[in-house]
Amino acid sequence: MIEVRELTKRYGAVRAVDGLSFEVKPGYVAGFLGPNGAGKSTTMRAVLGLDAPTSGEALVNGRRYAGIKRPMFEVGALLDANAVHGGRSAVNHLRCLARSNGIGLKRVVEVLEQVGLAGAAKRRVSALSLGMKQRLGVAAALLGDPGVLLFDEPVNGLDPEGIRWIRGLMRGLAAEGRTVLVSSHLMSEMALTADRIIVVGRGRLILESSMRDLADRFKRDVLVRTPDVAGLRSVLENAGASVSVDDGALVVRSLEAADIADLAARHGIAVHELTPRSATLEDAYLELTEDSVEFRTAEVAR
Ligand SMILES: Nc1ncnc2c1ncn2[C@@H]1O[C@H](COP(=O)(O)OP(=O)(O)OP(=O)(O)O)[C@@H](O)[C@H]1O
Repeated sequence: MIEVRELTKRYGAVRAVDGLSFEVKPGYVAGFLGPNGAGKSTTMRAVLGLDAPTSGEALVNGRRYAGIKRPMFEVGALLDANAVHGGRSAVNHLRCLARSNGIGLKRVVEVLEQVGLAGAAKRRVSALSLGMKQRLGVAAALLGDPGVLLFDEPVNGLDPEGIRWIRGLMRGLAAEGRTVLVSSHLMSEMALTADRIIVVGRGRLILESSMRDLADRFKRDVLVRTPDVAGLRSVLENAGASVSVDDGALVVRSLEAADIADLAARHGIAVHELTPRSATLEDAYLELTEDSVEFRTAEVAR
């Protein structure tokens, strides 16, 4: 389990994280979403004991990272796949990590196989593609078979096959009952991977929700144009729909377009337009984070 409580991290005048609180429990993939600079990496670094909080705390299984006796057995992380020393072979990199953490060498072979790198084990890290380096980073994170895993933007730079692999891996780890937190700035990616999302902007919590509740919250409506606005409105409301009027058109929720058409026909009311409208999760996310984007496209373009 991961608990972030009133976490604040200041770098000089910059509040990278600002009073952030959330929890991630075992058994599902939690997506950590926010625009660039929202504070996701800083939060993850605090959970991993790489950055000391200015105030508040970040706990793994109820303890600060520094208080965990054998951290590799409790928490694994993929932060920056390029940060690995390039001169060693993939297998030697993992062997060094295993040895210094009291992990048997048999486990190195297991994780290399698990991430599909067994065939490239002897290659030097510097000769690996980014996708392979990501796999090596995942292998290192899994080495101690930890129950808590953090992935910082794991799909960055991956090809579609690599993306699909990492998605499946994260879902599999959660299904095994592990705690999985994965950051991304792409809602479209999280929609395919995460069961719950934590959305941050400018270091603050914007929303914590299940993916399903979020989809419901931004559910579609149907735009209906009719010459008999009042008549159709009352028919639809009697059928249980919630109806508002926007620019002379009816905006109808909780009824499908086909049902609206049938009801109108049954009551002899003409319909001139019937347009189902959906807010995609991407739209929802953009709406949620509207005020917290550091650099807008328009500003950059100027
Ligand atoms: N070591 C540092 N020194 C100064 N400022 C920093 C440092 N690390 C992060 N920041 C600032 O803190 C803010 C949050 O950065 P952070 O990397 O945590 O965001 P993020 O959500 O992970 O963004 P990205 O998606 O771009 O990685 C940014 O404004 C960043 O410039």
